[in-house]
Amino acid sequence: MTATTRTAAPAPAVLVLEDGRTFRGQAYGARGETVGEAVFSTGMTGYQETLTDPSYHRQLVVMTAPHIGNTGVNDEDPESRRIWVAGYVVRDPARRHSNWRARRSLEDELAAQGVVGISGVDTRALTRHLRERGAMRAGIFSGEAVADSATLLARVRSAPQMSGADLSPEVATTEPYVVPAIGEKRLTVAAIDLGIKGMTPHRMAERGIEVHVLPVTATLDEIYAVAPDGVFFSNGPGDPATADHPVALMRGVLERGTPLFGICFGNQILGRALGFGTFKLKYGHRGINQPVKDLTTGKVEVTAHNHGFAVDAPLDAVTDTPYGRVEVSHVCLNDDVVEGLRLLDRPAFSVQYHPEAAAGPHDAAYLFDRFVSLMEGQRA
Ligand SMILES: NC(=O)CC[C@H](N)C(=O)O
Repeated sequence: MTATTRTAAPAPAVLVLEDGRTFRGQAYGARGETVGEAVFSTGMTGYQETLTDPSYHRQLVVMTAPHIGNTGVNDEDPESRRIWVAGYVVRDPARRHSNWRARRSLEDELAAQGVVGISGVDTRALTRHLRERGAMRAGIFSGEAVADSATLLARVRSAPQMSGADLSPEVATTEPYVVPAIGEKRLTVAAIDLGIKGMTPHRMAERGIEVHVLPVTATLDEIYAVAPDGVFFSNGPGDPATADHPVALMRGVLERGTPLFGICFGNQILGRALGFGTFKLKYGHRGINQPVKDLTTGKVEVTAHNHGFAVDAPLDAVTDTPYGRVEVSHVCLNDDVVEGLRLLDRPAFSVQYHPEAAAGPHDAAYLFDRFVSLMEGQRA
């Protein structure tokens, strides 16, 4: 067990929203200035997985759970090599962490990675504001960066918008790498890294899949050079409307009829590849407690989400596309947002949420088995 108590005097910090609303608090993590899109996550646990999910690149994440940092930071739970959130907003950070796996405190980790945060914020009021007005740009300023409100507001309003942002190239691997199958190798998958979380190839490896993770710039020839039984498109940050290369790549895979699975950004890419549009949700879905209904079985799953955009497809109709018929397979019970697509004439499907469950409930693990069945079915 490790436990540390911070004694440094708290420095004032301020969170400024693009519409002018301001919250005062204390500096948390690194001191300085950061801007991004303010979004909230309703996860009660799993802050390490949230912080290190590359899909949070350029976002200031507000935790609705009031007490954050209780279990410190360990070396096992990160989903990638670094923290990606652009800023972190909490109400009441743990003054003392305690867990058998903890290596250091969350605040020390944020400071070590240069992540500017703010604590002491009324995160309930902030979340209600974002729900009513929608996700918007914001900035956190502490230490030397605190200035008069007009100056800070101008900094926030000059930050880039999330709509139109092409961010996969900023987070994804530039070199291919292989995640070996655990136990006997049964299948090979080419996974396009749009900002992949580490648990995703691990879930495939657990099922005897050797995963070749390829850069977002990969070509169709590079995909087929690994002789894949299936092709996977990952989660990732930014606006799916900008992801033209992955859409073209996916169309190539659909044309060949190779089994295909997409998660989150991958679901939006499949939507676009089939001819649907994507749009920005008012405030998105983020957290590990979102109810989704599988329309093919009628079962409800509790699932992990992190998306600000969604596919614009009809919920109760089968749509004809150049790649055959497609139906919406999953829907979010909170707001009827499309949470999954399934082709009826080709071995391809995707979900908008996170069956890899890091963090999150494991209700949706069956989707990896469905991918395995599609690949094995194609082989037989
Ligand atoms: N986790 C993801 O893949 C997110 C996809 C996309 N960036 C969105 O916000 O909707």
